[in-house]
Amino acid sequence: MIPAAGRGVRLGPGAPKALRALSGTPMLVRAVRAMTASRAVSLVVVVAPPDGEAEVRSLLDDFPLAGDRTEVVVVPGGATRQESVSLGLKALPDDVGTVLVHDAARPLVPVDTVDSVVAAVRAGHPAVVPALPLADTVKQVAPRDAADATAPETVTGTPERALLRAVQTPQGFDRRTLDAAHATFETAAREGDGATDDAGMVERLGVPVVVVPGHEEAFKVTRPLDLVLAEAVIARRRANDGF
Ligand SMILES: Nc1ccn([C@@H]2O[C@H](COP(=O)(O)OP(=O)(O)OP(=O)(O)O)[C@@H](O)[C@H]2O)c(=O)n1
Ligand SMILES: C[C@](O)(CO)[C@H](O)COP(=O)(O)O
Repeated sequence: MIPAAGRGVRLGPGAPKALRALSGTPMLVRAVRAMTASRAVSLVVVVAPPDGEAEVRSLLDDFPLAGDRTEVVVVPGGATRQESVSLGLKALPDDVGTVLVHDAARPLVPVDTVDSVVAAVRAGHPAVVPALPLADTVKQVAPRDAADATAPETVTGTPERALLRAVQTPQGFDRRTLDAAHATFETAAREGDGATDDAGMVERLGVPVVVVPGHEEAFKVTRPLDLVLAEAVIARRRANDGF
């Protein structure tokens, strides 16, 4: 499943992020191709911006996606990522047993990363995330005082970096586990206590989540500089192997 219903506020003004082009090809199309590059993927559910379903369908018709073996369906998304994924889950046929949830905003994930997530789920892990060690030291800060939003934040701690991971997508799940997590935390999301990733909800259920190595090229296009990096990765791939 590819949640693609976000606006891309941090990227700045323009079309919804997933519909913006990288070297002439929309990010969403690149994300769909990245997933269908895996032989494990036989169905892609794209979760479109609620007001952009028709535009997404026509975009996916305009660009070649995958061979005959992969079906692509489009459903409308919601106000948060969690809500969009919940809506996508409801569109899955009953016989789907393994689900990968992949951000449209990570259009350059290599197929080896997708396949290693799939392999770990198939090995019996109900929830799998690709992740990388951190380059920066991370500080925890106290919540800002609403009365003085300009005051410097106060550091309350320094988590041990060697035990931290930056988590990417696709995240892979046993379908029943992911369904249960979304069903359990639907209300929490409506009340503003939603999760920023799907594995976070599975953790709250008390189900173990395991990590497989992520990849630098699976970064999330979030801010304007990420567009520069993505274009550079695409250029390097073209130069290296005509991708
Ligand atoms: N209501 C939402 C919000 C986000 N997403 C998707 O979740 C992924 C990761 O989210 P993020 O990078 O935060 O995208 P945006 O929400 O678009 O970014 P921003 O917060 O800058 O607006 C993206 O593929 C985005 O389209 C979604 O399907 N539905
Ligand atoms: C799912 C995710 O990409 C894992 O790193 C991330 O949590 C999405 O967060 P965002 O707030 O939607 O950028």
